Amino acid sequence: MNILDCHDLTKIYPGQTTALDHINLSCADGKIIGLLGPNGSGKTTLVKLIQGLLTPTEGEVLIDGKKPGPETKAMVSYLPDLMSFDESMKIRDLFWLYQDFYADFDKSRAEDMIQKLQLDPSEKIKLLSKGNKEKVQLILCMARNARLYLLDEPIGGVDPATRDFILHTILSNYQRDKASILISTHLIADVENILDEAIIIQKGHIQLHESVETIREQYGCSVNEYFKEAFKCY
Ligand SMILES: Nc1ncnc2c1ncn2[C@@H]1O[C@H](COP(=O)(O)OP(=O)(O)OP(=O)(O)O)[C@@H](O)[C@H]1O
Repeated sequence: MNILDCHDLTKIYPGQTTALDHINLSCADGKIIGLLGPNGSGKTTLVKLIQGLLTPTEGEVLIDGKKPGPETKAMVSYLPDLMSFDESMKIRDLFWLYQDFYADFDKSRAEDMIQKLQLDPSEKIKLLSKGNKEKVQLILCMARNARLYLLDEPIGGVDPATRDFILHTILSNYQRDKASILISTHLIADVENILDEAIIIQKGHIQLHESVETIREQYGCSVNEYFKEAFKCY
């Protein structure tokens, strides 16, 4: 069974912007997959369709064979591109909230990660820097024992050293035999070493879906170099 299948998946926003145009996609379970593409190519739209935050105009998306709904929300751990918490809450309050919300949330794992990142659990969210807010969100997301981690730009706002730490955090909290990760990002060079596969979207179409190894062999360059060449701006 694939963790993700898209059949003719199409999203046209009001105003007639076609964000995704009849995409067909199958992702095997147990992989870390990069969702790559230039600005406005449809990455966040795809992520939101998987999470059930948007409904397709046409076609369907299936997670482990199921349409997005309560059952898939229980197995998908979603990291949105924007912070969506009440900023007056403390980090510790969010742990309680997640524990109430998600049966698969491992509070002690979250506490351990917060400590390793030298964050104070009694700190209010609104007092955190942008990068530290991102860290807290990622910790909440990765502390769930999910089947699919859906990460929309998880390392955009943090410094390069923290990026490495976060990628390490993702890897060390992920059990390949039990879960998959779909990670949307522009920072290809930073993530490429942890990816098994790359999906490149362009103008709402899947331009490439290959294993990272195949891309390197076939094109004789890194995924980052391939991407830069394919989407060169003149
Ligand atoms: N709510 C919306 N209403 C109308 N058009 C939208 C909406 N959200 C996104 N779009 C359009 O859909 C297209 C795809 O946007 P999307 O945010 O999915 O791209 P993206 O690849 O995630 O971009 P980025 O890398 O810049 O975050 C763009 O043309 C965008 O302008």
